[in-house]
Amino acid sequence: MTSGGDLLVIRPKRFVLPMWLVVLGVVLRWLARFCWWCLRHPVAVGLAVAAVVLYAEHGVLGVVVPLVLSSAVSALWRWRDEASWWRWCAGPLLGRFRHVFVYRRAWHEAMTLCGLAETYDHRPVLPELLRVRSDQALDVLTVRMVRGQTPADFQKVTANLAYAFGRRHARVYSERPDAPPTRTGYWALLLGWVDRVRFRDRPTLVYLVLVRTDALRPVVPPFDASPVPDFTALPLARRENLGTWSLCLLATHVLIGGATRSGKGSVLWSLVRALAGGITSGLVRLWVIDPKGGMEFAMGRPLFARFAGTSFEAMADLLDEAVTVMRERQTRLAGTVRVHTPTEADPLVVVVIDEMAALTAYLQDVDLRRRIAGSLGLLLSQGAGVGVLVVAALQDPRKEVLPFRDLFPTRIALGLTEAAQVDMVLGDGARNRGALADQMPRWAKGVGYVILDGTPEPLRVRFSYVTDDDIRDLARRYPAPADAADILAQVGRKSTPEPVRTPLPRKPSGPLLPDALRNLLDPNGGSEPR
Ligand SMILES: Nc1ncnc2c1ncn2[C@@H]1O[C@H](COP(=O)(O)OP(=O)(O)OP(=O)(O)O)[C@@H](O)[C@H]1O
Repeated sequence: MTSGGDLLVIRPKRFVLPMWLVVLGVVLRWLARFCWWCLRHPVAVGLAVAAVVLYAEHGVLGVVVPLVLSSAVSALWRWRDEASWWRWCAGPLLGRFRHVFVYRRAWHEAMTLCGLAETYDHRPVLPELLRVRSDQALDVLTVRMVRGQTPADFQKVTANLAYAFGRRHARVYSERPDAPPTRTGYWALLLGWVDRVRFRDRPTLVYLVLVRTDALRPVVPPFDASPVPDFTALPLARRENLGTWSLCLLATHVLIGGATRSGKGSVLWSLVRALAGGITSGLVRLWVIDPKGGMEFAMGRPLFARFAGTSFEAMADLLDEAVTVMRERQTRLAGTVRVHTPTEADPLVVVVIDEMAALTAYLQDVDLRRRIAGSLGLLLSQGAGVGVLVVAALQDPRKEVLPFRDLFPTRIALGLTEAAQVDMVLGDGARNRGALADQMPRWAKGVGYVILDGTPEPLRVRFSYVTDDDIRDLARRYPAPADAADILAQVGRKSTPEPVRTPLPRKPSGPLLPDALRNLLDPNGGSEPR
């Protein structure tokens, strides 16, 4: 039996460090951290050292004079070339400042409250803020995700992140939002290699873009109409980073969804303006259908090769004729090219339809509606490759109203009335990825979301506003050629006939029926050879 008195208490001998050693350890640790910080921030350290040396040598003037001089140079630089000033001077400085004083301070709280902090081994694990780059309008945060997270986790809480950092708009990209620059000249090869490293695929990172200054608030003036439009990049809108968003109008149809008075007209007119040079030279023919009796487009009538604004019969005829043009081109180009290249002899035909639902859903004449639906279906499914394109605007993107929604490869969503409509226009999941087209403020006429080629993340843009005076001016300066309407004359042109297939020689084969039965069935009694 064991009693309390029998217990043996064993205590390890405590090793007590002397006080001076503890202090030395702490000092060494901070010194090592400071050296590491200096190594990582050579510019800041260099400037601080230079300031100290100048102060020691020349007193206060030694610091003030360089400061004034560098401010003057900076102002001059900004005046001469603001873009490069932001890129190389103001952007990095502002980004550094905001990294330390804005984002790092609120990071822990924001990540935890937005549900992006995880727990591992009883310790909180946070996404790591690696870098902040700023420009005139945006802050781009490079973030390393916690193991097990995906960009979709960030995209789900995009709005929460924006408001957590005191902003209204944010966007989450799984790849770098900026494309690698095009390098030319002597150093192109070397810089190309550097870019390959800078722009390499980094699946552990996510890019959070916060809109600091909403560059889309001011109305965007119309872009210059180029005499020779580049169909792969037609400038239509301003981006959040103050860049220009350009539409590629080759081999694609465009759908514009937007509630009433959201600015669909500005998208269509921006496009007409971008194409204006080609209209006059005969490179593009605009065939316009304006079911609102010509309220939107009649003012620009001289620009259009064909126009239908009052009679639905005429609109159906116009679409039928577009199908005829398409068929003729298919016959002529089959076996020659896979995608049509617009030329003056063989122009790009763009069928512009304002308020498409008037043709597909609200038209009461059922036969006419069916006829229009048939032509539209053909154009949308086969016209893109042969240069007969459809650009259509509509208010209500439901399937019942527009059954061919999925046949439009390029989609633009302006302000919409319901959250569900955003995905109907831009495709599934677009709203979750930040396309909040149903939450447009009242001032945001002509503001919309587009999906960039090759990236799933939506882009917020504002289309240029073409005023009535601009339209009149366009119509005066860029009228369509006098013979533009008779493109159908080309259909009469001799088209390549379908190649005739000569049958392969076949061995003479014997009768399938026995002779006795064949003679029985033959009305001539088998006398005539068959
Ligand atoms: N890009 C823009 N920038 C600034 N204001 C615009 C822009 N686009 C349109 N607006 C303003 O919004 C108003 C409505 O524009 P618009 O008529 O183009 O809208 P809509 O969607 O075509 O309307 P509806 O559905 O009636 O055809 C215009 O009168 C104009 O004042």
